Amino acid sequence: MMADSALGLLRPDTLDSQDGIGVINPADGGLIAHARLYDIGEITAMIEAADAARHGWAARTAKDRSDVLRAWYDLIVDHAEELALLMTLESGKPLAEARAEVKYGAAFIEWFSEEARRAYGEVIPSFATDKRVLTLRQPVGTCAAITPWNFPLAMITRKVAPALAAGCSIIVKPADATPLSALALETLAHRAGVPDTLFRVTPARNSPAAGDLFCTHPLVRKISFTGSTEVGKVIMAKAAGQVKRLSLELGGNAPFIVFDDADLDRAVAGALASRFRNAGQTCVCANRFLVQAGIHDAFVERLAAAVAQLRVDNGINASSTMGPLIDDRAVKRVSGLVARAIEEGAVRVGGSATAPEAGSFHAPVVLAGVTAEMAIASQEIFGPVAPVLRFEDEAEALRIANDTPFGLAAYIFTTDAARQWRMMEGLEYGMVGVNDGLISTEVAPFGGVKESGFGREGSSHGLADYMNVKYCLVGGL
Ligand SMILES: NC(=O)c1ccc[n+]([C@@H]2O[C@H](COP(=O)([O-])OP(=O)(O)OC[C@H]3O[C@@H](n4cnc5c(N)ncnc54)[C@H](O)[C@@H]3O)[C@@H](O)[C@H]2O)c1
Ligand SMILES: O=C[C@H](O)CS(=O)(=O)O
Repeated sequence: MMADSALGLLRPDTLDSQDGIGVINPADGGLIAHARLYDIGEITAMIEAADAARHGWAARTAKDRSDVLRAWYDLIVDHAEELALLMTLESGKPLAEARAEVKYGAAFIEWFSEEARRAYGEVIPSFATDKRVLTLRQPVGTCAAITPWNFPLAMITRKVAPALAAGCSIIVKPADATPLSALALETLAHRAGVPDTLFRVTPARNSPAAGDLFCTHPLVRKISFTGSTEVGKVIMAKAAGQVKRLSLELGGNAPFIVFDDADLDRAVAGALASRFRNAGQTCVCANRFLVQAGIHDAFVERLAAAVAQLRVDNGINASSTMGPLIDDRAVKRVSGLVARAIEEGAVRVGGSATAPEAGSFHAPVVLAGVTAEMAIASQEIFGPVAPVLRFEDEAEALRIANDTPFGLAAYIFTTDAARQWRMMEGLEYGMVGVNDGLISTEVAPFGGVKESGFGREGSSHGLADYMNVKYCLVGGL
């Protein structure tokens, strides 16, 4: 019975409080898992315990840390189905997407179990015969992470894995809506050999207060935040007081640019995957479609037809290919953006996949006749809406694409290699997909520019965010 195995993942003390967050199995109404909420005093104690534990962890060999991370990865793979179910029950995302997220999130742990052994220093050719110059790479220290609800497992492993690989300790405050898969990750980490106090997940009774604590506690030397640009700016301002290291993975407004010479089938498939994954609640989702005049009508017609085939339903149902939004407030916000776009002249294209009456669902929508001046083209929609803008030439597309405070992901579809290079170099974004709508991978440095943040997660760059570089000069030789 899944309920029992999911219970098995969580420590008993997360089930003893009644003032927490629980998830109920829709099959039988039974309580599957329940997370207690921690107050500021308890989180303070966790920070202090984590700081005490980091010295022993940093003193272990890189191979030893690597082996523990690998054991954690293996346990996640063994429990992948339970983790996916927990994620679907707490977020609503289709089980197939939850399974993909478990695999994607685990890949960061596997990757950094390998990177842990490559935190190389350098010996630098000296400027004097009696001196030697070398560098050391050392862990930043005690870290804190704040994560969002939309990818409740992967956004945690993408921070915790490099932190542990580097020799740091870390406390994670998950999103209020999705603490359970985070707690299950913690349980498996401790089972793999990560010291209990070195890595803790702390659902907070008061999230802003927990964030303030991370920003002001002197033992916290780095904060890694993933969430909205609005909150990221709050964190950045408050962390300035102690000049803490920061990684900020923030909001996006991804342009999805389709040129006349694009492979239409590939562009439509990429559009569907990029815009409607996680019901559009993804930071790197295509947020606006810039389509060249010659291919515009065919693209809109084909995209609308594909969207009408989406099966909108609770993710727990195997037939679901698009789940609900995270809550009713999100539905109201997205509906308001669509209504405003139509008032401003946009036109809804094609039929709409039906959505269940009960639950925070929003049917997928394709809008044509959108202009860059409309709110829906400048705000992060974070919902299943595809606004389509028409453009004439490459210079116009690049101007529209870059005319935004955001700079996370961008996508171009063209078979012209020279144009691919011009656009890859001209787009002011941290990540560019070329003829592909799904670009996220642990092997590449994920992150943004401008108001989409800074810092990189994944790749060989990801470890640097949790390490300091120290140089030593040895004289008198
Ligand atoms: N760039 C990325 O990698 C990435 C990944 C996922 C989500 N996001 C962005 O996150 C947003 C959606 O996620 P969300 O709704 O959870 O974002 P959010 O900013 O509302 O919340 C993110 C986290 O911050 C916490 N938080 C909220 N207010 C806070 C405060 N005042 N002080 C400290 N912590 C606070 C929340 O509890 C949550 O844990 C979107 O903008 C999306 O683009 C970005
Ligand atoms: O929502 C933001 C996530 O980073 C998206 S992804 O899972 O990394 O593609």
